[in-house]
Amino acid sequence: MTSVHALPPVIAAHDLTKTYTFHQQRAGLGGALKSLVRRTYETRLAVDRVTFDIGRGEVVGLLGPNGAGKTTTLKMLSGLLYTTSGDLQVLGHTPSARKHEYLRRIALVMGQKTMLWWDVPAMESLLLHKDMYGLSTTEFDRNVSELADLLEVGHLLNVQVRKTSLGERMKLELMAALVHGPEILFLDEPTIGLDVVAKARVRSFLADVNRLRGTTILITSHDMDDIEALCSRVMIIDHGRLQYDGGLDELVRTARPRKLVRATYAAPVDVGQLDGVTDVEVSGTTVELEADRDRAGAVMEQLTRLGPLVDLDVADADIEDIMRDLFQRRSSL
Ligand SMILES: Nc1ncnc2c1ncn2[C@@H]1O[C@H](COP(=O)(O)OP(=O)(O)OP(=O)(O)O)[C@@H](O)[C@H]1O
Repeated sequence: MTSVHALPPVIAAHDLTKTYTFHQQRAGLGGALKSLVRRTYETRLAVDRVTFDIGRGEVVGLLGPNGAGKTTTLKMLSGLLYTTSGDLQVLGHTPSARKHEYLRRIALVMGQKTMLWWDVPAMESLLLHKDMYGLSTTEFDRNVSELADLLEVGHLLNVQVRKTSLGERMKLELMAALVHGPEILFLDEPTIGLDVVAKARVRSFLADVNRLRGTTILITSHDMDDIEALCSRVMIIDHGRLQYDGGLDELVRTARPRKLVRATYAAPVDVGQLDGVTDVEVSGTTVELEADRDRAGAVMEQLTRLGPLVDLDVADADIEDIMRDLFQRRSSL
């Protein structure tokens, strides 16, 4: 489950656990009054003995269904929450100590929360970050100019934040998060609610940040296109437990060892003789089927012999479908 790194990991979590204890409010006025007299507490195990290492410069996707424990994990890693038990070291620090030297080296962006002041231009928030992180004017100017170019937001820096669109604001959020040059970036749903163009822009920006600055990125997203575009490694968490930690390709191969093949012919063909295939569906002149990865070549050969081909397409199973199957299977266990 753990990956091998030449250098010591920048994030090392061992048996990381978080239990929330919270007051259970009863319904209605009577319930509220009773709650005042006798409080009932509940506990919820949100993250359950999770162990992983992340190496410098990796981009790792943290995936899982709603309520799996992803945000809780990111909050512990960024020092917003205490851990209940387990060992956690990020850049050699215990995050919950919230030491300035630690906070200066990381950043957390939550797609649903803003760290920018609404009523003033983003530049004011950036200047606050300059002071907070003790950046020199040269360093600040260089970072602002580099980030503004990559994100194409130079023209927005002096516009009141409340007057920017959601996509523009997310770019400004990323800029504010990165202006102090953090070594690790924690991202919680950074593309939520954005249109396809803005999503693509954010993804390519993050890929650039990783490539140019060597920033380590841990990202949660329900949008599998984000994950496919950015992460070669994914960790799947469900009911607080780490269920998978490995390559995205490997996950696809293991979860769906078959290739999807679609052939379109000039005229209807007879598929009765096809060998080594499953789930054959014929619709007019189009044939769709699944074939084992290692037999895909032989299947294609057979398909070319069935009749004059107009189009032939071979694809891996959609990662979105794989996740849906994985999560549905688990929740029905
Ligand atoms: N402050 C809290 N108090 C009590 N329980 C909480 C608190 N925050 C989260 N939880 C619970 O902990 C579990 C994990 O929540 P978490 O927000 O980490 O999940 P998630 O994987 O990020 O989900 P989503 O994809 O919906 O954002 C859930 O059962 C949630 O209800």
